[in-house]
Amino acid sequence: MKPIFIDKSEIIKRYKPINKYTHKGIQGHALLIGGSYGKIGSVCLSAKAALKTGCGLVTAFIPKCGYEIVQISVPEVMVLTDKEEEFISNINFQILPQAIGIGPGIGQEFSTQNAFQKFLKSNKIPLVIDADALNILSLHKSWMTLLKPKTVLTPHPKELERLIGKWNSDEEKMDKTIAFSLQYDLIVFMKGAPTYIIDGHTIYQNTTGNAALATAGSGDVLTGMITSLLAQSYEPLNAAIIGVYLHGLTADIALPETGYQSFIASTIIDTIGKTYLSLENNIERQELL
Ligand SMILES: NC(=O)C1=CN([C@@H]2O[C@H](COP(=O)(O)OP(=O)(O)OC[C@H]3O[C@@H](n4cnc5c(N)ncnc54)[C@H](O)[C@@H]3O)[C@@H](O)[C@H]2O)[C@@H](O)CC1
Ligand SMILES: Nc1ncnc2c1ncn2[C@@H]1O[C@H](COP(=O)(O)OP(=O)(O)O)[C@@H](O)[C@H]1O
Ligand SMILES: [Mg+2]
Repeated sequence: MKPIFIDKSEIIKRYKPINKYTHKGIQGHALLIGGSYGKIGSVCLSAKAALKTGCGLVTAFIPKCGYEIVQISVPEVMVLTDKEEEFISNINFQILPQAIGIGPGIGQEFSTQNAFQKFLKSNKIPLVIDADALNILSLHKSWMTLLKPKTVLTPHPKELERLIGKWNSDEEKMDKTIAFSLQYDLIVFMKGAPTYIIDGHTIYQNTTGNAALATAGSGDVLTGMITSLLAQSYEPLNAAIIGVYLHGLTADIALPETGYQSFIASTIIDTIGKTYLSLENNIERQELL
């Protein structure tokens, strides 16, 4: 099956410019759930990336030990804490976000696994699942049936292997991912160079990004970006497609200034602004033609 290339024209078709009269209350509220002792940085990255991708409000749900870390490193983000110090044990919140991203740095403590299952049983909000939340699903494959249709899963190759089993060729990897997406009606990433997005039988291939993205936390940033777009009321497939394209484009734009080596996950976040501007310039130029 031939992939659809995620390029400028695909993005322009899907992108919604900001309404002049919007306000933070209708610009989308994203909730990022994750972090554990030593991995609070992953939530700082996801939450900051969500804000910089344009949603109006961001809340982070983290274990207690991360409270000051998140409040100080990203003051724009609101913070809710679990009753446990070092890991999440009960996902309980009174807010009404439009999208949730779960998994970065969350770990695989037994009580975190239980909290995740309880959360999946009651959650009705559009969801992005990443990192250790994917690994927990791999440990409990029967929980896959708790996922709502079009939930977005963002595994890297090792996480994908834990979810669908080993493959012997790229073709088999693709076939198994398509079968998995169809079985549970999910949007499944195959992160890498390039990243593919699988939505049933339809394959999308990203055209942006480079090896600068091979750095700690770059996936955590991607999760925040997709969750932000979901919160801004993009359909899950469009949030996935625009998110992966913008994420890759930050690396293409920043590379001449940073080189491959000094590009880090925070550089992605710092470059989101220029990336949006380049997209808007393209739209304006097209409108003039
Ligand atoms: N600052 C932070 O707090 C950070 C926290 N992180 C969190 O740390 C936890 C563990 O994540 P990891 O992804 O490191 O652990 P995993 O054990 O899931 O993945 C690491 C393994 O996957 C392989 N792998 C990764 N990308 C690959 C690729 N493109 N091709 C082939 N093999 C690949 C690696 O070689 C390694 O063997 C997650 O919860 C994650 O969110 C990381 O994102 C790093 C930054
Ligand atoms: N060589 C590469 N070329 C393009 N993109 C890459 C490359 N290496 C990694 N990436 C991208 O970087 C991200 C890494 O995600 P992930 O492995 O989850 O990182 P982390 O868990 O550390 O945040 C993915 O979006 C992946 O596609
Ligand atoms: Mg990751």
